[in-house]
Amino acid sequence: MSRSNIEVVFKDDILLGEGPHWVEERQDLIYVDIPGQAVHRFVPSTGKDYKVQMDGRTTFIVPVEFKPNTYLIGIERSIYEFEWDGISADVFKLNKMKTVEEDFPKNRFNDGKCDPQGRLWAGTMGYETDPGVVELEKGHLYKLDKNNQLSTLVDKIGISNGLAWSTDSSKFFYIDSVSFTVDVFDFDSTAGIPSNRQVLFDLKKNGIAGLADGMTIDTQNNIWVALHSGGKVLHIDTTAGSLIETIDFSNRASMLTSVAFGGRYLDELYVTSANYRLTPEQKSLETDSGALFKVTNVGAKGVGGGISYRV
Ligand SMILES: O=C(O)[C@H](O)[C@@H](O)[C@H](O)[C@H](O)CO
Repeated sequence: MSRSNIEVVFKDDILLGEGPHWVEERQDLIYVDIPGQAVHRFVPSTGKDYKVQMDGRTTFIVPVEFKPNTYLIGIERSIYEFEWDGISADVFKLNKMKTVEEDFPKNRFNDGKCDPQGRLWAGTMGYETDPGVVELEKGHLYKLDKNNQLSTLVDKIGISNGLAWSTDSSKFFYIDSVSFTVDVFDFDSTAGIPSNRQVLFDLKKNGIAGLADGMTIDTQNNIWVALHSGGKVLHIDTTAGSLIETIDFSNRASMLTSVAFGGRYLDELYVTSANYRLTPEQKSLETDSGALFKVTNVGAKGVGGGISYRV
């Protein structure tokens, strides 16, 4: 059993928090609310959360290196360059860069992150009626290179979700939520090509309920996976492919969506959650649903902050 301590650091009107990204230089956390169509910035030193409303489901956010206040974000089926001062309610700039899957207007982007080399990876998903109930094999995983070239790396995806790379960039960990597995690829970091996909951890075989959602990696090359509809964060050994530990959010929030290490020593685990499509029973029981959590005493540290897009 985990000795970690779970604390709510912010709870307001968030429907489905996602894509937490620790900005080391500023010591703050940016994240999105997908159905709430918003970008948030949480500042731990003051406890304040700032929000800007977007026009469309906003699914991931990564800063652009050396361009203060500039980010790449995913909205619906497009990737935009986005400028925001992190405080005001105004979007300063929003330039569409790419749109995908014109033939599938109900698809949308989901999780997105940069690899250690600074390329953006973002996946899509089919139309979802209820958590995990999605049009199958409609999604793709894309890579946006520095030269602004978009390529498709994985297809036939249900819900493209968590992404992480090993500290030496030789492995790429990936989650398609509807497969109920966490997969691992060999990763050619120079070319930015994943190959040799294998199942690293199978939720069902381990008797774990829920859908694997967002994830992150620690300095020991072990991963932390948020469970949507499972109310847990799993700590998984990536060498053995086995469970090290579980952080249990029972009776607090069952729809955990993603995780990111933050804090001065990168030893605090931020966890986003959803207050969206809950059953009436879940609504009355899980009063922390939708909160942004901070978990301390997890016994692990993140590998730097979130990685920016490098142009
Ligand atoms: O959090 C996310 O990544 C998605 O946007 C959600 O849609 C969930 O993954 C999904 O509901 C689980 O099935």
